[in-house]
Amino acid sequence: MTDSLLLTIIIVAVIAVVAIAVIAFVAKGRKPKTPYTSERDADDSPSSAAGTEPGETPAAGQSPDGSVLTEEPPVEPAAPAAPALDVPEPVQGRLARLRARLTKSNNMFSKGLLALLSQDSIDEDVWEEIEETLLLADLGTEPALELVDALRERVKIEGSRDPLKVKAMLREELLKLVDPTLDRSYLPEPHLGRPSIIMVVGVNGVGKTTTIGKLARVLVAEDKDVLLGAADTFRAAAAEQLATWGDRVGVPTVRSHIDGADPASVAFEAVSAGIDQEVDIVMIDTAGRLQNKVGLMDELGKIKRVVEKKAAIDEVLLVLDATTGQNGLAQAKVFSEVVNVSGIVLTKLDGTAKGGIVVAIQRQLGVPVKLVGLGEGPDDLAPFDPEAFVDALLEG
Ligand SMILES: Nc1nc2c(ncn2[C@@H]2O[C@H](COP(=O)(O)OP(=O)(O)OP(=O)(O)O)[C@@H](O)[C@H]2O)c(=O)[nH]1
Repeated sequence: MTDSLLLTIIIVAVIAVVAIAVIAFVAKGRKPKTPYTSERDADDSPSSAAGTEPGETPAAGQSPDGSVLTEEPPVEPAAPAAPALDVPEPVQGRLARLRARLTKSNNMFSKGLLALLSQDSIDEDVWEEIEETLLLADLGTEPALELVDALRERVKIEGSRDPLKVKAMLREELLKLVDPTLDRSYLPEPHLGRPSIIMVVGVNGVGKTTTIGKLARVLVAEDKDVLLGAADTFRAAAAEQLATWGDRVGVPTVRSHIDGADPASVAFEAVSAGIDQEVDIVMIDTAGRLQNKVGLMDELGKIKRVVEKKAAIDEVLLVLDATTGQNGLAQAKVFSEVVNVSGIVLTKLDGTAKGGIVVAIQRQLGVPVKLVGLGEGPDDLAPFDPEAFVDALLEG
């Protein structure tokens, strides 16, 4: 063997040894990481694993069974998700949708009336009974007499044999009393550069806060940007209750955290915020303590004066509880002497057989019923529709 051949063999042998060593080293480096495993009995459930109580979140860097995870970065706790907003029901046709509530509570009124009117011959006693039925439904004396007179005339000419005709006759005459010609718009005309202002008044207990909450939803469903002003600072929980209603539909509430704060100042702040935030409508809640008329006049008068430094009030809605009957009428009178009431919201019509109160209130105040409350649900407030209302009374 020549020297050069020997040298070549030695070089090849060295290269081969080095190559084997490099491959072995690389192969070792590529060895997969030991995966996180937790040895667990077959009947172990994750929730009963040591270190975490059922429903408890494992600590960052800790596995559900309590062992420490060293190879995963600690997980940042997720930011709490913003609560999903309610989507209020569409406003169109709400009264028709809720009419079963009215029909149920006024069933006896319409059944009794139709039975009396459908007799072959209607004598004086029957006419008196008809009048009594109307009075019991809180229609009011004057409208009840008007209706009886109108029906007498028509029965004389058209007869009372055909029940369908009698029903149609009663529907027409009731509709006249409810008066479909009144302007019942509850959405104020928009203004350039400032929001419309709705002030809501009414005695505590009539469902005022609930109504403002429901009305905020109605306005949101009508695509309006709304802001609430909690100027009922008399009852501590009222502002909280109002803000909760607003939160559900993304409507902000301006309020004071001081009990008994000046209502006019809260109302002023609300209107200022409404202007700054360029909302469409600011709705102001007020307290309605009726301890005396002078006190009420002072408070509501001051709110009005202070608010109007910023923007004129477009609408004053008076909330009345339909179940209080004549008492509600007395309240309505006091408020209408103190502020310029432009519309009535009649609550709890689902719980009374006195649907006639709609007519009585409109007559006494000369102000239209614009919205009615027909239940405790968030969307149980409906724009008042005379035809749907009369149809509901006569249904069933
Ligand atoms: N059945 C029925 N209940 C209603 C209606 N509107 C309101 N209510 C209920 O009436 C009760 C009183 O409502 P609130 O809004 O707290 O009344 P309020 O006392 O006038 O509110 P404040 O003025 O803040 O004191 C609540 O249980 C409401 O759910 C309605 O149209 N129908």
